[in-house]
Amino acid sequence: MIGFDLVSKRYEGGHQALTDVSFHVDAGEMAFVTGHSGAGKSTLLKLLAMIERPTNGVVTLDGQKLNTVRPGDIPRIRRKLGMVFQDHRLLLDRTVFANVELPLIIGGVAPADRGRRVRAALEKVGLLSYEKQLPEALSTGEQQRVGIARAIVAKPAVLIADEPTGNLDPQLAMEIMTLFAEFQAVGTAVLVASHDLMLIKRMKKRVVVLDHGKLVADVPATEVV
Ligand SMILES: Nc1ncnc2c1ncn2[C@@H]1O[C@H](COP(=O)(O)OP(=O)(O)OP(=O)(O)O)[C@@H](O)[C@H]1O
Repeated sequence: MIGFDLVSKRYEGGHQALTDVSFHVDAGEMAFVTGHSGAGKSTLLKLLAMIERPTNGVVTLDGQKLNTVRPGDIPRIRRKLGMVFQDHRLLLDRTVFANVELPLIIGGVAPADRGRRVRAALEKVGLLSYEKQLPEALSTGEQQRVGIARAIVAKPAVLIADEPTGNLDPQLAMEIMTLFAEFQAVGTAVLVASHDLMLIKRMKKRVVVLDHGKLVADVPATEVV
């Protein structure tokens, strides 16, 4: 579902962010990407989201090689991908409902179907009763859950998250990671960048480790202790 084959990324100005990174994540599999600050975690996710392009190598999303995607096709392919960020990036002047509805509007889903799907997404993250609230009325953890509902409302094949628990206390962070694992259980491929090793160990999922842009370890879930 997600493929990196000998992927390298050099930013303009000469900084080498990734070097010959190869790994694959299957449908229904969840993996963490970890490593020190500047190791290349965000860059890896940006290549998958087509926010950046690789310098070398091939990135694949649901069987599609992203290198050859024409700019006009990017929105259609991005719909296969749900994205969650550390700073939830919600629209503060819109209700929780309207924030979660946005990907469905962009995706051309008929108005008659949108309400049911938004409520199903809010129910999955435990926020059904918050639909009429503005994001500011919610706690940080609840705002992050709205961000997750928005990411999964269009039923993406792949869910990616960049430091989704960076602003949360350990208990809330664990709840958010457990939520990601639930999407994995229903067949979504989930890739989460995090530097929180304690949390990663508790989750017992596959761990891909980057060090100065190189993949230095790929630990299967069964070997995470
Ligand atoms: N747009 C950019 N232009 C130039 N260099 C960049 C750019 N974005 C990232 N870099 C560099 O690429 C390297 C990898 O950065 P990246 O953000 O992918 O790391 P990271 O592991 O996500 O770090 P952090 O945990 O601090 O977010 C860093 O040295 C960074 O300075």
